[in-house]
Amino acid sequence: MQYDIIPYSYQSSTFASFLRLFATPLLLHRYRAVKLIERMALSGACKNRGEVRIHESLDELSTDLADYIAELSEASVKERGVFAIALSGGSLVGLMRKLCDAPYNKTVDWAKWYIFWADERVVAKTHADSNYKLAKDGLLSKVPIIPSHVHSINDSMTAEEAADDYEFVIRQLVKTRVVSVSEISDCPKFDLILLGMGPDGHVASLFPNHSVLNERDEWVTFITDSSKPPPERITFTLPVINSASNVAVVVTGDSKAEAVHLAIDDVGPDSLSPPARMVQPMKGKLVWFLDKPAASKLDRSQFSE
Ligand SMILES: O=C(O)[C@H](O)[C@@H](O)[C@H](O)[C@H](O)COP(=O)(O)O
Repeated sequence: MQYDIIPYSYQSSTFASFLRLFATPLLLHRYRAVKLIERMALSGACKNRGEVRIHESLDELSTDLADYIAELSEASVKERGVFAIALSGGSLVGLMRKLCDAPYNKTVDWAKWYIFWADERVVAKTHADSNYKLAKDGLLSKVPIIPSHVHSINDSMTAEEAADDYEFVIRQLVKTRVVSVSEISDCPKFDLILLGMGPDGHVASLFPNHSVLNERDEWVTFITDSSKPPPERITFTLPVINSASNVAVVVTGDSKAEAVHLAIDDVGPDSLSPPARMVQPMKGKLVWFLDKPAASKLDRSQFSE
């Protein structure tokens, strides 16, 4: 695929130097993203399945994801003075890596970010399986986020205690409006919840056929029998995920193509319904970030461009 070239006719003035140094990288970022993504909105019966963005490569997906997060951060800081974002584990954090580079490392208002986890493995924060450690090593230690704004779970508790404690922490931050509250559920309304998806269609630690999918009262719950190791995890419940202002599901690789198809396409009542299909923000916006292999089984006839 060819890129069009942005004209450089201003190359010799001082103003030109400014543009070259600061504005051009930003423009090119946005331009590339817009140029290379097939943006499609779902139409018809599956209207609430969200916006689907299919990318040519992981590099382009990462650029678009960084742009998307930076834009939501800017809008939220403008509106509320803060940005409350919840992360997941897995490949997601690696795909967010461009946020550590120019222009985002300088343009994003990191001091206004408050970090949470949509799910966490109940292991020590120093353990290789910890989602906190993954995010700290891959993102949080590389940008100027205020350490007291990072809300990870208490890793010295049992899964059940850690889930209760994490919900308590979130309740305090809802009271002080660091996290806003949904007008239609009594749930927290995160500015953005970022999810990955497994080949079985799980999101956060909400696994297929698990009773946690029916949890309606708790904001944060726990499991001790995860089919993906490690077994003990805490997780946001579906009502919390579906109360967010924005939810993004980031999925790559052909091992997930079938689950993507079952989660997004209009497959009919007799087909399997993976947990990812239950991600349907009540008032918020849902965006799928896919690469071509993950999107390979989607039924394109259901999209309106
Ligand atoms: O802690 C976890 O295991 C997760 O939060 C989980 O929901 C993850 O996001 C998916 O399993 C996708 O993981 P991959 O992107 O690595 O396949």
